[in-house]
Amino acid sequence: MEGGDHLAHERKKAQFDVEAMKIVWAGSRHAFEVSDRISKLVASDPAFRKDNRPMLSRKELFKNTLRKAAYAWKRIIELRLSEEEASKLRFYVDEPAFTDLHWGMFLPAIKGQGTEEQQQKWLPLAYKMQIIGCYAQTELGHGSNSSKWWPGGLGKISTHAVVYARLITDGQDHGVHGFIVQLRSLDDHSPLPGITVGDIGMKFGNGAYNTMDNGVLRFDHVRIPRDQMLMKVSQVSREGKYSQSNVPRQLVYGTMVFVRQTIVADASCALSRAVCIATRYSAVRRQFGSQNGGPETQVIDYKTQQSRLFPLLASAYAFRFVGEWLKWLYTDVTQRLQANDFSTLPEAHACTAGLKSLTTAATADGIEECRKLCGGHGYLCSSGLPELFAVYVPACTYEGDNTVLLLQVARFLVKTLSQLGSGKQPVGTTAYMGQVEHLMQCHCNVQKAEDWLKPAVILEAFEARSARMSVACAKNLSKFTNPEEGFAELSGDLVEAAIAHCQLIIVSKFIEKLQQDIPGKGVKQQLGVLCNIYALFLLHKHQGDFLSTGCITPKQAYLANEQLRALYSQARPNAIALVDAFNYTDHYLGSILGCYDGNVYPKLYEAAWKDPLNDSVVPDGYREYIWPMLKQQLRTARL
Ligand SMILES: CC/C=C\C/C=C\C/C=C\C/C=C\C/C=C\CCCC(=O)SCCNC(=O)CCNC(=O)[C@H](O)C(C)(C)COP(=O)(O)OP(=O)(O)OC[C@H]1O[C@@H](n2cnc3c(N)ncnc32)[C@H](O)[C@@H]1OP(=O)(O)O
Ligand SMILES: Cc1cc2nc3c(=O)[nH]c(=O)nc-3n(C[C@H](O)[C@H](O)[C@H](O)COP(=O)(O)OP(=O)(O)OC[C@H]3O[C@@H](n4cnc5c(N)ncnc54)[C@H](O)[C@@H]3O)c2cc1C
Repeated sequence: MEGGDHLAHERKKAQFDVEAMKIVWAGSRHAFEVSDRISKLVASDPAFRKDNRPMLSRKELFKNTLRKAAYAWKRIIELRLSEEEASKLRFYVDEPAFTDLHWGMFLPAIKGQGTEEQQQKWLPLAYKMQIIGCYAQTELGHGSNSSKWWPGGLGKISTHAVVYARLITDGQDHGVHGFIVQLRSLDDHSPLPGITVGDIGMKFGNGAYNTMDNGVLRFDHVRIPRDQMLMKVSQVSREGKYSQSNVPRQLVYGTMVFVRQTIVADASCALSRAVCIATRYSAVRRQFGSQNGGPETQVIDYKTQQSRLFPLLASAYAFRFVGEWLKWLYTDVTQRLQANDFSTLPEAHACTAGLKSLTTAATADGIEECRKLCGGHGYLCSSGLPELFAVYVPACTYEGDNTVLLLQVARFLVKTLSQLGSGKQPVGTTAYMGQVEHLMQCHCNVQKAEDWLKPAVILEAFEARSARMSVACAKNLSKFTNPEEGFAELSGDLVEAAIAHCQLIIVSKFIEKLQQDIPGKGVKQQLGVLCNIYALFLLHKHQGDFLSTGCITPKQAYLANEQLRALYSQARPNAIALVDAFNYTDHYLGSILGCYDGNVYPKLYEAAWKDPLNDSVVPDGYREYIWPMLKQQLRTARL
């Protein structure tokens, strides 16, 4: 079949209103309209072409990124785009660039940690891109005193950085503080005296994150004017006297809370993109299983394919909704901080750290699983999956290594439990710890597979598992005389307890989402199926935890799996429509396997001939290397 919609028969199977689901996925009608308009704007502009990225050398690639970033900025100004529209435009351009760090970290750091005066001075310059900034925290070695190493945008482009360094006054070390430092001349871009700066070199994957100039930075007797220390949290007077505002010191780390929250939202984008590709291709691909000369089976109909693919589809939706909630939590904590209420900061830190860890790990693994779900063709760059994986996988490391972040969550959980004794009632995501006595001895009520569809049953099982794992850690910790030693010794168990807690958050936020009014024929019902798939898939995957803590019986674990299989069958006819609801353009997907019309094979065939290797029938190097070898073989054969 040439042309046309090869997935039309699949789209007809949908049992829900796809247009209504698009609004749910986007978050609101307004968000949908902005996203739809801007994604089409980018897709229709040849200046944003990206299919040639894997072929470019590092220098060509980088220059191309600078061209796109400058052109994007020009369009933002010409079209008078709002901040929301401009950030969507950068998102759909889909190329990591120095601008991510400028808008995503440099500006937020000044907003969060600068005084009113500092904000008035620096923000207008940054908003107009009259200065370009990055966020320089990580060191080559350890200790905030060697060389900065990794900051994106630092290597070649940033004129300024927020640098995190130890503040020492009168010989006293006051710990790490943020400073705005000019790095390069605003006239000729050369580094200022005493500053050594450059790119740290090629990274994983061809193209991929190499559009970013992650950099190295050294200072040699560089003087930073006193008023360029970010002074909202603590100050140094003209006389060199150090003082602290009446706010927690942890606010110095506030930019990370903000960025981790955006990374969770971004995880649902990256995972949904991979899932969209793998789902469409799984419906196009036929392999074996034909009977009586009929067509072969669509690989999406294999139960094994469904059991690998549908939990990822469900995870994409789950991460979307938890990301939405996390955005609310971040807005709420920000408003409270402005009113000098710091009570929810530890929870916001634990939630952003833990959810960043869980969602990025699952997304990175999920993208790779989608590549495998696409068989051999998934390994072609034209599938879009290798580049997506290479760009995405550092999310497990940047903005805090995922294990280090889970240990932060574990500390928060242990602290929450230890405060129960003093009568402090836990709130928010740890409110269930207030029922710890019940959760330690409750019995799961599931008798038949359908019982697993009850939200209260699922929630109690996840709460009991999380509470029991945290309590076990706390009990074991209490056996150590030195708590830090105990924490280090038990860190493996603590990480698992933190994972259980974060999975509970994601499951509970999905369930809460379903309690809202969701318009559109069949939309809520499909989301219910996905929510149950997500929860029961986790339960099946981690059944060791649920069984060993006595939260469920082996029979109940078996019933959960039985229910999961039934849910896969319910999701099957809706699969294509559920990925259509992401509303991704073919440009954004960047994948022949995932193209909307499903016309995969002619496009793959055509793309192959565009590879530079096929520019000539006989390749460069043939005369030099192959021809002499063939001649040699001929002589040997005659001998
Ligand atoms: C490809 C991307 C495409 C699109 C993205 C689009 C939009 C995104 C927007 C912007 C992003 C742009 C691009 C993203 C790409 C890359 C960006 C990468 C940037 C970086 O990586 S920056 C470097 C980040 N570094 C880390 O995260 C280090 C991890 N380590 C920590 O977080 C540590 O905790 C620490 C170094 C901050 C502190 O260590 P410490 O030993 O001094 O302190 P403790 O850990 O003991 O903690 C003491 C105390 O403080 C509490 N705490 C810790 N952190 C925080 C926090 N962030 N907020 C609040 N509170 C915090 C902790 O709980 C302890 O409390 P307690 O009560 O005393 O127990
Ligand atoms: C693509 C990319 C972009 C980046 N962009 C920026 C940027 O813009 N600005 C910036 O400042 N930084 C940036 N970074 C740096 C990033 O934030 C750090 O790499 C990250 O925080 C991890 O720190 P690390 O590299 O020192 O890892 P390490 O801390 O050295 O981790 C190495 C291993 O040790 C383990 N480990 C470390 N500490 C502990 C512990 N306490 N307990 C148990 N295990 C532990 C980790 O789990 C990991 O397995 C970027 C990194 C990458 C890859």
